[in-house]
Amino acid sequence: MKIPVMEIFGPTIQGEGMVIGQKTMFVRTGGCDYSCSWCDSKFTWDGSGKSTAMKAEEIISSLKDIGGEAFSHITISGGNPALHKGLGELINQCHEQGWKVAVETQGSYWQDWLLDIDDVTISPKPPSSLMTTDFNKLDTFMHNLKVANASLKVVVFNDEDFTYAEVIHQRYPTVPFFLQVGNDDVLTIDDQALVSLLLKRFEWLIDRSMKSTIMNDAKVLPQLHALIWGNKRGV
Ligand SMILES: C[S@@+](CC[C@H](N)C(=O)[O-])C[C@H]1O[C@@H](n2cnc3c(N)ncnc32)[C@H](O)[C@@H]1O
Ligand SMILES: Nc1nc2[nH]cc(C(=O)O)c2c(=O)[nH]1
Ligand code: SF4
Ligand SMILES: [Mg+2]
Repeated sequence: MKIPVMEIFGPTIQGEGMVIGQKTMFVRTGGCDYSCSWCDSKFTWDGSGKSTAMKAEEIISSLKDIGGEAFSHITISGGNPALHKGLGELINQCHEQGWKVAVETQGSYWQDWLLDIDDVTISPKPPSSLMTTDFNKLDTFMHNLKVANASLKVVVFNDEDFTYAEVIHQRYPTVPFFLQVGNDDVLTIDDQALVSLLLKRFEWLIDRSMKSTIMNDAKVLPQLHALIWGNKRGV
C-alpha cells in the first residue's frame, strides 16, 4: 500500500512533547481531516504542497539515504498520519531495522497500528484552532490506546484554550499531560522577533499553569525547534 509523503528529513531533535530532545528522523504524511486556523504545517493539506506516493520499502531507503546510520528513532507526523492504514507496514519495517517509532496525531481517527507505536502523542485541538472536538471519538480513541505508551499535548494560545486543556487533562487523568506554547506567527522569517514572542508566551503559559490546581502534574513546554530554527521547514 502506498503512503502520500510530503517530506522526509533529519536527523534532528524532537522539539515537542513526551520525547522532547530525542534524536529522530521525520516522515511527514499528506492530508488532514482538520484545518486548524494556526496549523504550522498547512502545506500538508491546503494544496500548496505536493506529496509523493511511496511504498514502505521506499520510505525506509529514503530514511537511510538522508540520515545514514546516525539515527534509531522515527517520528511520523503530518497532516494526520492516522488517515493512512498503509503506515502499519512502514512501522513494522522500522522495527525490523531496530528503530523506535513515534506518532503525532489529533485523536480523530483510529488505526490498529497505533498499538505498535513506541511513543504516541495525541493533540486534541482547543477553541482557538476553530475545530470542534468530537469527545465520543476521542473517548474511544483513548480507550483503545490504553496499553500503549501515550501522552496528551494541548497547544494553548489563550485563557479559553487553557480551560479546554484543563477539561482534557481531567477527562484522562492517568495519561501524561503536556501543555505546549502556541505559535501564532507561522509565516515570519524574523527569528529574533519570533523567539522573543514565543518566550513571552511560554512565560505566560508557565504562570497560568502555576496558578491552576488542575495542572499540578502537567509539563509545560515550548516548541524547541521553533526557538532554534524559527519557522524553517525540514528541521
Ligand atoms: C502539524 S501537527 C501534525 C500532527 C497532527 N495533525 C496533530 O495536530 O496532532 C504536529 C503538532 O504541531 C502542533 N502545532 C501545529 N501548529 C502549531 C502552532 N501554530 N503552534 C504550536 N503548535 C502547533 C499540533 O498541535 C501538533 O501537536
Ligand atoms: N524538530 C521538530 N520537532 C517536531 N515535533 C513535532 C513536529 C511536527 O511538525 O509534527 C516537529 C517538527 O517539524 N520538527
Ligand atoms: S490537526 Fe494537525 S495537521 Fe491538521 S490542521 Fe490541525 S495542526 Fe494542522
Ligand atoms: Mg511542526
